[in-house]
Amino acid sequence: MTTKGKILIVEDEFIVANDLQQMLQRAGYVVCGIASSVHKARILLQQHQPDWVLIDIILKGDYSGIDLGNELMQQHIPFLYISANTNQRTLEAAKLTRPHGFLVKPFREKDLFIMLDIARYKLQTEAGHDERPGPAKAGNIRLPVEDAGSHTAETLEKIRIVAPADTSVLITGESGTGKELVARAIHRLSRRSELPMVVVDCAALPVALIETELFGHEKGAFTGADQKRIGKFEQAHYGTIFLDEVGELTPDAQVKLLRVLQEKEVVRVGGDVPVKIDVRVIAATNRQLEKEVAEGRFRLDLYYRLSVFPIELVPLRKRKGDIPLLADYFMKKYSEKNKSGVEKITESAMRQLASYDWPGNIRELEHLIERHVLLATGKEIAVFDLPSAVTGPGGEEGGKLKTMDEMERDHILTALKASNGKVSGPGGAAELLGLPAQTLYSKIKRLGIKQAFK
Ligand SMILES: Nc1ncnc2c1ncn2[C@@H]1O[C@H](COP(=O)(O)OP(=O)(O)OP(=O)(O)O)[C@@H](O)[C@H]1O
Repeated sequence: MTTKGKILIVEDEFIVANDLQQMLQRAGYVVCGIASSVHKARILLQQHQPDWVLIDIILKGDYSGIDLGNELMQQHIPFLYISANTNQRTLEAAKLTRPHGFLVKPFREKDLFIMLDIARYKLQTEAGHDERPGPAKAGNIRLPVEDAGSHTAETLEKIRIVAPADTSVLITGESGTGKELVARAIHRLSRRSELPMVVVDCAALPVALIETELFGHEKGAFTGADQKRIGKFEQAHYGTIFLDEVGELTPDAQVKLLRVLQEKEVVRVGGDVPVKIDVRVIAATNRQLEKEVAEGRFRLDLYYRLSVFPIELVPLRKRKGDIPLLADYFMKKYSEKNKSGVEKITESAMRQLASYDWPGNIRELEHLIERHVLLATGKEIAVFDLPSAVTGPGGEEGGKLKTMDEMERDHILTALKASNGKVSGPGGAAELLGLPAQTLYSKIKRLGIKQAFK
Protein backbone atom coordinates (compact mmCIF):
# COMPACT_ATOMS: atom_id res chain seq x y z
CA MET A 1 0.00 0.00 0.00
CA THR A 2 1.33 3.46 -0.86
CA THR A 3 1.90 6.04 1.83
CA LYS A 4 -0.69 8.78 1.82
CA GLY A 5 0.97 11.06 4.32
CA LYS A 6 2.10 11.47 7.91
CA ILE A 7 -0.62 12.18 10.44
CA LEU A 8 -0.44 13.37 14.02
CA ILE A 9 -3.42 12.48 16.20
CA VAL A 10 -4.32 14.84 19.02
CA GLU A 11 -6.82 13.04 21.22
CA ASP A 12 -6.88 12.51 24.97
CA GLU A 13 -9.06 9.42 25.01
CA PHE A 14 -6.71 6.54 24.58
CA ILE A 15 -9.22 4.11 23.07
CA VAL A 16 -10.45 6.59 20.49
CA ALA A 17 -6.89 7.53 19.57
CA ASN A 18 -5.93 3.90 19.22
CA ASP A 19 -8.92 3.17 16.99
CA LEU A 20 -8.07 6.13 14.81
CA GLN A 21 -4.48 5.01 14.52
CA GLN A 22 -5.48 1.56 13.35
CA MET A 23 -7.99 2.85 10.84
CA LEU A 24 -5.47 5.26 9.39
CA GLN A 25 -2.70 2.69 9.18
CA ARG A 26 -4.97 0.22 7.41
CA ALA A 27 -5.68 2.87 4.79
CA GLY A 28 -2.00 3.56 4.14
CA TYR A 29 -1.39 6.61 6.32
CA VAL A 30 1.60 6.81 8.63
CA VAL A 31 0.65 7.85 12.14
CA CYS A 32 3.68 9.73 13.44
CA GLY A 33 2.37 10.18 16.95
CA ILE A 34 -0.51 10.48 19.36
CA ALA A 35 -0.63 13.55 21.59
CA SER A 36 -2.98 13.70 24.55
CA SER A 37 -2.60 17.45 25.06
CA VAL A 38 -1.79 20.58 23.10
CA HIS A 39 1.55 20.78 24.89
CA LYS A 40 2.53 17.28 23.74
CA ALA A 41 1.23 18.02 20.26
CA ARG A 42 3.61 20.97 19.97
CA ILE A 43 6.57 18.74 20.78
CA LEU A 44 5.55 16.03 18.32
CA LEU A 45 4.92 18.63 15.63
CA GLN A 46 8.52 19.82 15.98
CA GLN A 47 9.87 16.29 15.91
CA HIS A 48 7.89 14.83 13.02
CA GLN A 49 6.53 17.62 10.82
CA PRO A 50 3.32 15.78 9.94
CA ASP A 51 1.39 16.40 6.71
CA TRP A 52 -1.91 16.41 8.59
CA VAL A 53 -3.10 16.80 12.15
CA LEU A 54 -6.35 15.29 13.40
CA ILE A 55 -7.55 17.23 16.42
CA ASP A 56 -10.17 16.45 19.00
CA ILE A 57 -11.65 19.78 20.10
CA ILE A 58 -12.25 18.98 23.73
CA LEU A 59 -8.99 18.11 25.43
CA LYS A 60 -7.97 17.89 29.05
CA GLY A 61 -5.61 20.63 30.17
CA ASP A 62 -5.32 24.36 29.66
CA TYR A 63 -5.64 24.44 25.93
CA SER A 64 -8.40 23.19 23.67
CA GLY A 65 -8.13 21.70 20.20
CA ILE A 66 -9.19 25.06 18.80
CA ASP A 67 -6.16 26.75 20.38
CA LEU A 68 -3.99 24.25 18.58
CA GLY A 69 -6.00 24.78 15.38
CA ASN A 70 -5.18 28.48 15.61
CA GLU A 71 -1.47 27.79 15.86
CA LEU A 72 -1.58 25.34 12.96
CA MET A 73 -3.46 27.81 10.79
CA GLN A 74 -0.68 30.34 11.34
CA GLN A 75 1.96 27.76 10.53
CA HIS A 76 0.05 26.62 7.43
CA ILE A 77 -0.15 23.04 8.64
CA PRO A 78 -3.39 21.40 7.42
CA PHE A 79 -5.62 19.88 10.06
CA LEU A 80 -9.07 18.45 10.61
CA TYR A 81 -11.27 18.50 13.67
CA ILE A 82 -12.95 15.47 15.09
CA SER A 83 -15.46 16.16 17.76
CA ALA A 84 -18.64 15.13 19.43
CA ASN A 85 -21.55 17.52 19.23
CA THR A 86 -20.38 20.99 20.17
CA ASN A 87 -22.25 24.20 20.79
CA GLN A 88 -22.61 27.10 18.40
CA ARG A 89 -19.86 29.20 20.01
CA THR A 90 -17.36 26.40 19.67
CA LEU A 91 -18.45 25.81 16.09
CA GLU A 92 -17.94 29.47 15.22
CA ALA A 93 -14.54 29.52 16.90
CA ALA A 94 -13.53 26.32 15.13
CA LYS A 95 -14.55 27.73 11.78
CA LEU A 96 -12.34 30.78 12.21
CA THR A 97 -9.30 28.53 12.33
CA ARG A 98 -10.09 27.27 8.80
CA PRO A 99 -9.88 23.52 9.30
CA HIS A 100 -9.73 21.30 6.23
CA GLY A 101 -12.57 19.21 7.52
CA PHE A 102 -14.79 18.49 10.48
CA LEU A 103 -15.96 15.05 11.48
CA VAL A 104 -18.65 14.44 14.05
CA LYS A 105 -18.36 11.51 16.47
CA PRO A 106 -19.49 8.82 16.15
CA PHE A 107 -18.39 8.33 12.60
CA ARG A 108 -17.71 5.40 10.31
CA GLU A 109 -14.27 4.47 9.07
CA LYS A 110 -15.44 5.37 5.58
CA ASP A 111 -16.45 8.89 6.64
CA LEU A 112 -12.97 9.52 7.94
CA PHE A 113 -11.30 8.49 4.70
CA ILE A 114 -13.71 10.40 2.52
CA MET A 115 -13.07 13.48 4.55
CA LEU A 116 -9.32 13.04 4.33
CA ASP A 117 -9.57 12.47 0.57
CA ILE A 118 -11.60 15.60 0.13
CA ALA A 119 -9.24 17.55 2.34
CA ARG A 120 -6.32 16.40 0.17
CA TYR A 121 -8.14 17.44 -3.00
CA LYS A 122 -8.93 20.82 -1.52
CA LEU A 123 -5.32 21.32 -0.51
CA GLN A 124 -4.09 20.40 -3.97
CA THR A 125 -6.44 22.79 -5.71
CA GLU A 126 -5.68 25.60 -3.24
CA ALA A 127 -1.99 25.14 -3.88
CA GLY A 128 -2.55 25.04 -7.63
CA HIS A 129 -1.08 21.57 -7.85
CA ASP A 130 -3.94 20.46 -9.98
CA GLU A 131 -2.54 18.64 -12.96
CA ARG A 132 -5.36 18.94 -15.42
CA PRO A 133 -4.76 21.48 -18.15
CA GLY A 134 -7.10 24.29 -19.12
CA PRO A 135 -10.37 25.50 -17.66
CA ALA A 136 -12.59 23.36 -15.49
CA LYS A 137 -14.58 20.81 -17.39
CA ALA A 138 -16.88 18.46 -15.57
CA GLY A 139 -17.71 15.61 -17.90
CA ASN A 140 -20.79 16.35 -19.90
CA ILE A 141 -22.29 18.83 -17.46
CA ARG A 142 -24.23 21.46 -19.28
CA LEU A 143 -23.24 24.53 -17.38
CA PRO A 144 -22.54 27.19 -19.91
CA VAL A 145 -19.75 29.18 -18.31
CA GLU A 146 -16.37 27.55 -18.18
CA ASP A 147 -14.07 30.56 -18.00
CA ALA A 148 -11.34 29.88 -15.49
CA GLY A 149 -11.96 32.10 -12.48
CA SER A 150 -15.70 32.55 -12.92
CA HIS A 151 -18.01 31.41 -10.16
CA THR A 152 -19.45 28.73 -12.44
CA ALA A 153 -15.98 27.40 -13.22
CA GLU A 154 -15.24 27.13 -9.51
CA THR A 155 -18.51 25.34 -8.95
CA LEU A 156 -17.76 22.91 -11.76
CA GLU A 157 -14.43 22.18 -10.15
CA LYS A 158 -16.12 21.38 -6.84
CA ILE A 159 -18.64 19.15 -8.61
CA ARG A 160 -15.85 17.28 -10.33
CA ILE A 161 -14.02 16.76 -7.04
CA VAL A 162 -16.93 15.63 -4.98
CA ALA A 163 -18.94 13.61 -7.52
CA PRO A 164 -16.92 10.38 -7.34
CA ALA A 165 -16.30 10.65 -3.57
CA ASP A 166 -19.76 9.42 -2.61
CA THR A 167 -19.91 11.82 0.28
CA SER A 168 -22.79 14.02 1.48
CA VAL A 169 -22.98 17.40 -0.17
CA LEU A 170 -24.75 20.50 1.06
CA ILE A 171 -25.63 23.04 -1.60
CA THR A 172 -26.61 26.47 -0.35
CA GLY A 173 -27.84 29.45 -2.31
CA GLU A 174 -30.84 31.66 -2.93
CA SER A 175 -33.73 30.39 -4.95
CA GLY A 176 -32.92 30.09 -8.65
CA THR A 177 -29.12 29.94 -8.27
CA GLY A 178 -28.96 26.43 -9.73
CA LYS A 179 -28.91 24.15 -6.69
CA GLU A 180 -30.90 21.38 -8.31
CA LEU A 181 -28.85 21.63 -11.47
CA VAL A 182 -25.66 21.18 -9.44
CA ALA A 183 -27.16 18.21 -7.59
CA ARG A 184 -28.02 16.56 -10.91
CA ALA A 185 -24.54 17.18 -12.23
CA ILE A 186 -23.00 15.54 -9.15
CA HIS A 187 -25.27 12.55 -9.53
CA ARG A 188 -24.53 12.24 -13.23
CA LEU A 189 -20.79 12.21 -12.65
CA SER A 190 -20.96 9.73 -9.80
CA ARG A 191 -20.77 5.97 -9.91
CA ARG A 192 -24.47 5.97 -9.10
CA SER A 193 -25.46 7.67 -12.35
CA GLU A 194 -27.12 4.56 -13.78
CA LEU A 195 -29.65 4.67 -10.95
CA PRO A 196 -32.12 7.45 -10.33
CA MET A 197 -31.70 10.61 -8.33
CA VAL A 198 -34.82 10.76 -6.19
CA VAL A 199 -35.89 14.34 -5.46
CA VAL A 200 -37.70 15.30 -2.26
CA ASP A 201 -38.89 18.85 -1.82
CA CYS A 202 -38.99 19.04 1.96
CA ALA A 203 -40.73 22.44 1.88
CA ALA A 204 -43.63 21.12 -0.17
CA LEU A 205 -44.40 18.20 2.16
CA PRO A 206 -47.06 18.63 4.80
CA VAL A 207 -45.45 18.02 8.18
CA ALA A 208 -47.64 15.00 8.82
CA LEU A 209 -46.42 13.29 5.65
CA ILE A 210 -42.68 13.94 5.85
CA GLU A 211 -41.80 10.77 7.66
CA THR A 212 -43.89 8.37 5.59
CA GLU A 213 -42.69 10.12 2.44
CA LEU A 214 -39.02 9.73 3.39
CA PHE A 215 -39.04 6.43 5.21
CA GLY A 216 -42.22 4.70 4.01
CA HIS A 217 -44.78 2.92 6.16
CA GLU A 218 -46.00 -0.58 6.85
CA LYS A 219 -49.50 -1.72 6.05
CA GLY A 220 -51.78 -0.74 8.93
CA ALA A 221 -49.26 1.71 10.40
CA PHE A 222 -52.03 4.25 10.87
CA THR A 223 -55.66 4.71 9.85
CA GLY A 224 -55.81 4.71 6.09
CA ALA A 225 -52.49 2.94 5.59
CA ASP A 226 -54.02 -0.01 3.77
CA GLN A 227 -50.94 -0.65 1.67
CA LYS A 228 -47.28 -0.87 2.53
CA ARG A 229 -45.46 2.15 1.15
CA ILE A 230 -41.82 2.38 0.12
CA GLY A 231 -40.26 5.70 1.13
CA LYS A 232 -37.99 7.91 -0.92
CA PHE A 233 -34.85 6.60 0.79
CA GLU A 234 -35.65 3.04 -0.22
CA GLN A 235 -36.52 4.21 -3.73
CA ALA A 236 -33.10 5.80 -3.94
CA HIS A 237 -31.26 2.59 -2.93
CA TYR A 238 -27.88 2.53 -4.73
CA GLY A 239 -28.75 5.92 -6.18
CA THR A 240 -28.87 9.47 -4.86
CA ILE A 241 -31.47 11.27 -2.80
CA PHE A 242 -31.76 15.02 -3.26
CA LEU A 243 -33.28 16.68 -0.21
CA ASP A 244 -34.31 20.09 -1.44
CA GLU A 245 -35.03 22.74 1.19
CA VAL A 246 -33.66 20.50 3.92
CA GLY A 247 -33.82 23.45 6.33
CA GLU A 248 -37.59 23.04 6.42
CA LEU A 249 -37.51 19.62 8.11
CA THR A 250 -39.21 19.39 11.47
CA PRO A 251 -37.11 18.56 14.54
CA ASP A 252 -38.57 15.04 14.54
CA ALA A 253 -37.74 14.44 10.92
CA GLN A 254 -34.24 15.81 11.55
CA VAL A 255 -33.61 13.22 14.25
CA LYS A 256 -34.79 10.43 11.95
CA LEU A 257 -32.74 11.69 9.05
CA LEU A 258 -29.66 11.79 11.23
CA ARG A 259 -30.29 8.22 12.24
CA VAL A 260 -30.56 7.13 8.62
CA LEU A 261 -27.28 8.83 7.81
CA GLN A 262 -25.52 7.25 10.76
CA GLU A 263 -26.92 3.76 10.56
CA LYS A 264 -27.45 3.52 6.81
CA GLU A 265 -30.81 1.94 7.36
CA VAL A 266 -34.42 3.05 7.53
CA VAL A 267 -37.27 1.86 9.67
CA ARG A 268 -40.64 2.26 7.99
CA VAL A 269 -43.30 4.05 10.02
CA GLY A 270 -45.20 1.39 11.96
CA GLY A 271 -42.43 -1.15 11.40
CA ASP A 272 -39.59 -2.38 13.55
CA VAL A 273 -37.30 -4.07 11.08
CA PRO A 274 -34.55 -1.82 9.77
CA VAL A 275 -33.99 -1.96 6.03
CA LYS A 276 -30.39 -1.49 4.86
CA ILE A 277 -29.96 1.26 2.32
CA ASP A 278 -27.03 2.53 0.31
CA VAL A 279 -27.87 6.09 -0.64
CA ARG A 280 -25.85 9.17 -1.36
CA VAL A 281 -27.39 12.28 0.14
CA ILE A 282 -27.28 15.66 -1.51
CA ALA A 283 -29.11 18.35 0.40
CA ALA A 284 -29.91 21.91 -0.55
CA THR A 285 -31.29 24.92 1.21
CA ASN A 286 -31.83 28.60 0.58
CA ARG A 287 -31.70 29.25 4.31
CA GLN A 288 -28.51 30.06 6.14
CA LEU A 289 -28.23 26.76 7.93
CA GLU A 290 -25.59 27.96 10.35
CA LYS A 291 -27.98 30.65 11.50
CA GLU A 292 -30.72 28.04 11.80
CA VAL A 293 -28.34 25.99 13.95
CA ALA A 294 -27.46 29.02 16.06
CA GLU A 295 -31.12 29.76 16.65
CA GLY A 296 -31.88 26.17 17.57
CA ARG A 297 -34.02 25.25 14.58
CA PHE A 298 -31.56 22.90 12.93
CA ARG A 299 -29.50 20.22 14.65
CA LEU A 300 -25.79 20.85 14.69
CA ASP A 301 -24.92 17.17 14.37
CA LEU A 302 -27.14 16.82 11.31
CA TYR A 303 -25.64 19.98 9.86
CA TYR A 304 -22.16 18.47 10.10
CA ARG A 305 -23.28 15.18 8.61
CA LEU A 306 -24.82 16.92 5.65
CA SER A 307 -22.17 19.52 5.07
CA VAL A 308 -19.12 17.30 4.75
CA PHE A 309 -18.65 19.03 1.42
CA PRO A 310 -20.40 22.38 1.15
CA ILE A 311 -21.03 24.11 -2.17
CA GLU A 312 -22.19 27.69 -1.92
CA LEU A 313 -23.87 29.22 -4.95
CA VAL A 314 -23.47 32.97 -5.01
CA PRO A 315 -26.46 35.13 -6.00
CA LEU A 316 -26.30 36.45 -9.54
CA ARG A 317 -26.09 40.09 -8.41
CA LYS A 318 -22.80 39.27 -6.71
CA ARG A 319 -21.27 37.66 -9.76
CA LYS A 320 -22.32 39.87 -12.57
CA GLY A 321 -19.31 38.79 -14.59
CA ASP A 322 -21.17 35.55 -15.34
CA ILE A 323 -24.20 37.35 -16.79
CA PRO A 324 -23.07 37.81 -20.42
CA LEU A 325 -22.09 34.17 -20.82
CA LEU A 326 -25.25 32.89 -19.20
CA ALA A 327 -27.40 35.30 -21.21
CA ASP A 328 -25.71 34.24 -24.42
CA TYR A 329 -26.16 30.59 -23.55
CA PHE A 330 -29.89 31.00 -22.87
CA MET A 331 -30.35 33.16 -25.98
CA LYS A 332 -28.84 30.42 -28.16
CA LYS A 333 -30.71 27.68 -26.35
CA TYR A 334 -34.15 29.26 -26.81
CA SER A 335 -33.40 30.60 -30.25
CA GLU A 336 -32.58 27.07 -31.43
CA LYS A 337 -35.51 25.55 -29.62
CA ASN A 338 -38.01 27.98 -31.10
CA LYS A 339 -36.24 28.51 -34.42
CA SER A 340 -36.64 32.22 -33.80
CA GLY A 341 -33.48 33.31 -35.64
CA VAL A 342 -32.25 35.51 -32.74
CA GLU A 343 -28.45 35.59 -32.84
CA LYS A 344 -27.35 38.41 -30.64
CA ILE A 345 -27.96 40.48 -27.53
CA THR A 346 -26.74 44.00 -28.19
CA GLU A 347 -24.17 45.63 -25.93
CA SER A 348 -26.61 48.11 -24.48
CA ALA A 349 -29.07 45.31 -23.71
CA MET A 350 -26.25 43.45 -21.96
CA ARG A 351 -25.51 46.56 -19.92
CA GLN A 352 -29.16 46.59 -18.90
CA LEU A 353 -28.81 43.04 -17.62
CA ALA A 354 -25.69 43.97 -15.69
CA SER A 355 -27.40 46.85 -13.92
CA TYR A 356 -30.32 44.78 -12.67
CA ASP A 357 -30.38 43.04 -9.28
CA TRP A 358 -31.80 39.60 -10.20
CA PRO A 359 -33.84 38.68 -7.12
CA GLY A 360 -34.85 35.44 -8.89
CA ASN A 361 -31.24 34.73 -9.93
CA ILE A 362 -30.45 32.49 -12.91
CA ARG A 363 -34.01 31.25 -13.17
CA GLU A 364 -35.24 34.83 -13.62
CA LEU A 365 -32.54 35.52 -16.20
CA GLU A 366 -33.45 32.36 -18.09
CA HIS A 367 -37.15 33.24 -18.15
CA LEU A 368 -36.45 36.80 -19.20
CA ILE A 369 -34.29 35.71 -22.12
CA GLU A 370 -36.75 33.03 -23.17
CA ARG A 371 -39.55 35.60 -23.25
CA HIS A 372 -37.51 38.06 -25.29
CA VAL A 373 -36.38 35.42 -27.75
CA LEU A 374 -40.03 34.60 -28.35
CA LEU A 375 -41.03 38.23 -28.68
CA ALA A 376 -38.09 39.30 -30.85
CA THR A 377 -38.92 40.42 -34.35
CA GLY A 378 -35.35 40.61 -35.74
CA LYS A 379 -32.01 38.93 -35.18
CA GLU A 380 -31.12 40.99 -32.11
CA ILE A 381 -32.42 41.66 -28.68
CA ALA A 382 -31.76 45.37 -28.29
CA VAL A 383 -33.69 46.18 -25.14
CA PHE A 384 -34.98 44.20 -22.20
CA ASP A 385 -38.24 44.84 -20.47
CA LEU A 386 -36.90 44.73 -16.93
CA PRO A 387 -38.74 45.78 -13.78
CA SER A 388 -38.14 49.53 -14.10
CA ALA A 389 -38.33 50.40 -10.45
CA VAL A 390 -35.04 48.70 -9.70
CA THR A 391 -33.12 49.44 -12.91
CA GLY A 392 -32.90 53.21 -12.46
CA PRO A 393 -30.96 54.73 -9.57
CA GLY A 394 -33.39 54.38 -6.71
CA GLY A 395 -36.42 54.13 -8.97
CA GLU A 396 -36.59 57.87 -9.48
CA GLU A 397 -39.38 59.15 -11.66
CA GLY A 398 -39.78 62.82 -12.62
CA GLY A 399 -37.47 63.82 -9.80
CA LYS A 400 -39.71 62.26 -7.13
CA LEU A 401 -38.41 59.24 -5.26
CA LYS A 402 -40.76 56.30 -5.10
CA THR A 403 -41.57 54.81 -1.73
CA MET A 404 -40.42 51.28 -1.00
CA ASP A 405 -44.00 50.10 -1.23
CA GLU A 406 -44.42 51.68 -4.64
CA MET A 407 -41.22 50.08 -5.87
CA GLU A 408 -42.24 46.74 -4.51
CA ARG A 409 -45.65 47.08 -6.06
CA ASP A 410 -44.17 47.93 -9.48
CA HIS A 411 -41.77 45.06 -9.23
CA ILE A 412 -44.49 42.57 -8.39
CA LEU A 413 -46.69 43.90 -11.18
CA THR A 414 -43.88 43.44 -13.70
CA ALA A 415 -43.40 39.88 -12.53
CA LEU A 416 -47.14 39.22 -12.75
CA LYS A 417 -47.14 40.65 -16.25
CA ALA A 418 -44.29 38.34 -17.18
CA SER A 419 -46.08 35.33 -15.74
CA ASN A 420 -49.43 36.22 -17.31
CA GLY A 421 -50.92 36.69 -13.89
CA LYS A 422 -49.84 33.30 -12.58
CA VAL A 423 -48.65 33.60 -8.98
CA SER A 424 -47.48 30.17 -7.83
CA GLY A 425 -46.06 27.08 -9.54
CA PRO A 426 -43.56 26.80 -12.41
CA GLY A 427 -43.21 30.04 -14.34
CA GLY A 428 -45.32 31.87 -11.75
CA ALA A 429 -44.48 35.33 -10.41
CA ALA A 430 -43.36 33.90 -7.06
CA GLU A 431 -40.79 31.77 -8.83
CA LEU A 432 -39.60 34.72 -10.94
CA LEU A 433 -39.14 36.83 -7.85
CA GLY A 434 -37.56 34.04 -5.86
CA LEU A 435 -40.23 34.24 -3.16
CA PRO A 436 -42.33 31.54 -1.54
CA ALA A 437 -45.80 31.75 -3.11
CA GLN A 438 -47.37 32.35 0.29
CA THR A 439 -45.17 35.40 0.88
CA LEU A 440 -46.09 36.79 -2.51
CA TYR A 441 -49.80 36.26 -1.90
CA SER A 442 -49.59 38.25 1.32
CA LYS A 443 -47.61 41.04 -0.37
CA ILE A 444 -50.18 41.18 -3.15
CA LYS A 445 -52.90 41.50 -0.56
CA ARG A 446 -51.03 44.09 1.50
CA LEU A 447 -50.18 46.25 -1.48
CA GLY A 448 -53.70 46.00 -2.89
CA ILE A 449 -52.40 44.61 -6.16
CA LYS A 450 -55.10 42.07 -6.82
CA GLN A 451 -57.78 44.47 -7.99
CA ALA A 452 -55.28 46.57 -9.87
CA PHE A 453 -54.03 43.61 -11.80
CA LYS A 454 -57.34 42.00 -12.63
N1 LIG B 1 -25.03 27.51 -14.53
C1 LIG B 1 -26.20 27.37 -15.15
N2 LIG B 1 -26.28 27.19 -16.48
C2 LIG B 1 -27.46 27.07 -17.10
N3 LIG B 1 -28.64 27.08 -16.50
C3 LIG B 1 -28.64 27.24 -15.18
C4 LIG B 1 -27.43 27.38 -14.43
N4 LIG B 1 -27.76 27.51 -13.13
C5 LIG B 1 -29.10 27.46 -13.06
N5 LIG B 1 -29.63 27.29 -14.30
C6 LIG B 1 -31.05 27.20 -14.64
O1 LIG B 1 -31.75 28.08 -13.77
C7 LIG B 1 -32.98 27.48 -13.35
C8 LIG B 1 -33.02 27.39 -11.85
O2 LIG B 1 -32.10 26.40 -11.40
P1 LIG B 1 -32.44 25.39 -10.22
O3 LIG B 1 -33.85 24.91 -10.30
O4 LIG B 1 -31.35 24.39 -10.17
O5 LIG B 1 -32.32 26.43 -9.00
P2 LIG B 1 -32.51 26.16 -7.43
O6 LIG B 1 -31.41 26.91 -6.76
O7 LIG B 1 -32.61 24.69 -7.19
O8 LIG B 1 -33.87 26.89 -7.17
P3 LIG B 1 -34.93 26.64 -5.94
O9 LIG B 1 -34.19 26.94 -4.68
O10 LIG B 1 -35.98 27.66 -6.24
O11 LIG B 1 -35.38 25.23 -6.06
C9 LIG B 1 -33.06 26.12 -14.04
O12 LIG B 1 -33.85 26.23 -15.19
C10 LIG B 1 -31.62 25.82 -14.37
O13 LIG B 1 -31.54 25.00 -15.51
